[in-house]
Amino acid sequence: MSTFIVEGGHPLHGNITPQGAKNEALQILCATLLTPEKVVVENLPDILDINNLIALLSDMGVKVEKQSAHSYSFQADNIDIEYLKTPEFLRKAASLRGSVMIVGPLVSRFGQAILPKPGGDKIGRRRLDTHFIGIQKLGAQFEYLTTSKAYSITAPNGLSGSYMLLDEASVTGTANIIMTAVMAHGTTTIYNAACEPYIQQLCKMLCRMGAKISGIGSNLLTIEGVESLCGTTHRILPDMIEVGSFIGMAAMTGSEITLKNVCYDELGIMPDAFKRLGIEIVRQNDDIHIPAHDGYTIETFMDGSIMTFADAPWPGLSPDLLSVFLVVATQATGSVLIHQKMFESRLFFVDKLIDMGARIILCDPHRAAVIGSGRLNSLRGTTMVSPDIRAGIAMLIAAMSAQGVSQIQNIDQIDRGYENIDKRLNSLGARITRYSD
Ligand SMILES: CC(=O)N[C@H]1[C@@H](OP(=O)(O)OP(=O)(O)OC[C@H]2O[C@@H](n3ccc(=O)[nH]c3=O)[C@H](O)[C@@H]2O)O[C@H](CO)[C@@H](O)[C@@H]1O
Ligand SMILES: C=C(OP(=O)(O)O)C(=O)O
Repeated sequence: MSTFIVEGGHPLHGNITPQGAKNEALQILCATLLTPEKVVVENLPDILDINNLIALLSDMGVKVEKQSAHSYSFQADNIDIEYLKTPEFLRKAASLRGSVMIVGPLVSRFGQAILPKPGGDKIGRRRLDTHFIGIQKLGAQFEYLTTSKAYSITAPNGLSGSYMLLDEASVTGTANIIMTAVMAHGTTTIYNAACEPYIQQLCKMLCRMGAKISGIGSNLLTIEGVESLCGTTHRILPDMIEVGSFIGMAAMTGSEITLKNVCYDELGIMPDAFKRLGIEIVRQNDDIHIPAHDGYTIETFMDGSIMTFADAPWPGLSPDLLSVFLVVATQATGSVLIHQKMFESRLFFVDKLIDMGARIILCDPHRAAVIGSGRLNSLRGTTMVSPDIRAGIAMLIAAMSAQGVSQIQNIDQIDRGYENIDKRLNSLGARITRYSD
């Protein structure tokens, strides 16, 4: 278990460029399985989850070539379907959540797939009903294999387009169903589809490969099945969750930094949410400048009632940023209710912030009230264990702003989603030391 030792109280200065988006990259990598032709993917983040998925694709027979630090080509012209039945595949696929999205492309192209229970953050129940029901509607059959504890998915009669109203706007579920439908016979209509920029990016890439998808950006997608798809080049967007993490980090540590090339127009309501926390965000073309903050004051709602930040499917606020909003609010003036509606085990890390001196009431597993009294109530360093990616980054932000030294254990959970975070922040003035076992 690797550890960060963080000396708090050192503000950051300078420019930082966000990495490519983890959650877009997971979809795009799976989509490379849809064609035997070469697909080039640029701006891939160099993080554990992505490297593990690339290794998995390579083990499956995809020819992977690294073209530069963040660009790879993939050619899935000789997939070893038998490998999917091996314990090694099941173990590797189970280690990351993104692997669930290889099902759609494999069923679409080869009429069969195997799916172990996927990994990812342990942040509460993460059901797959939306994936299964949608893919079944297109004609696939699911069988649970008790010996390998995995699902076997087959499409003995091929796949046919269908109308479906998703029971929830699942992000990976929508991506999986789209990838299953692109080469099905006839028309598929997906209502209540997730429509965040990463799904839009997937659809745009598939259209460049020859797919026929309309309604991109809305929650009603229409897909006309085509015979086959061809190769393309795709560039991953900047990671909006990393952008948000850096905005929060800058404000809380009193730093002056500029985030370069953020694709501002794709950030949705996130910048406005930070503004409601009292953080000044200066847009400079496609960069975001955060001036040094002596303090920041949380707005109330217009009727004077206490601000609430709640997650919602896009274009609502991403659940992946609520841990960051929560930690940043501990050093604000004013109060806010953080309401994590989607996941039920994502707020338990607040115990550690309370140990550090934060004034937070965990009302129930989904809601935490943060009572900020500005920097009067500054945090003290402590020892903590990162339970998931976003709690991990929130703990790192807390440690960087705290008085004294903190230790964060299990930082693999941060490395899963943030590229070289210690080196990149140290180059701006942070004091983070990594100890690997
Ligand atoms: C690899 C990847 O891309 N992971 C992201 C993806 O996970 P993932 O695609 O697994 O998450 P889903 O969108 O399926 O759902 C996440 C959770 O929210 C609940 N839910 C979802 C939609 C809805 O309308 N109502 C509702 O309550 C689900 O029951 C589930 O518990 O989307 C999540 C929601 O943005 C993000 O936190 C994850 O970082
Ligand atoms: C929950 C997340 O990731 P995953 O779905 O891969 O666990 C996340 O990115 O915050």
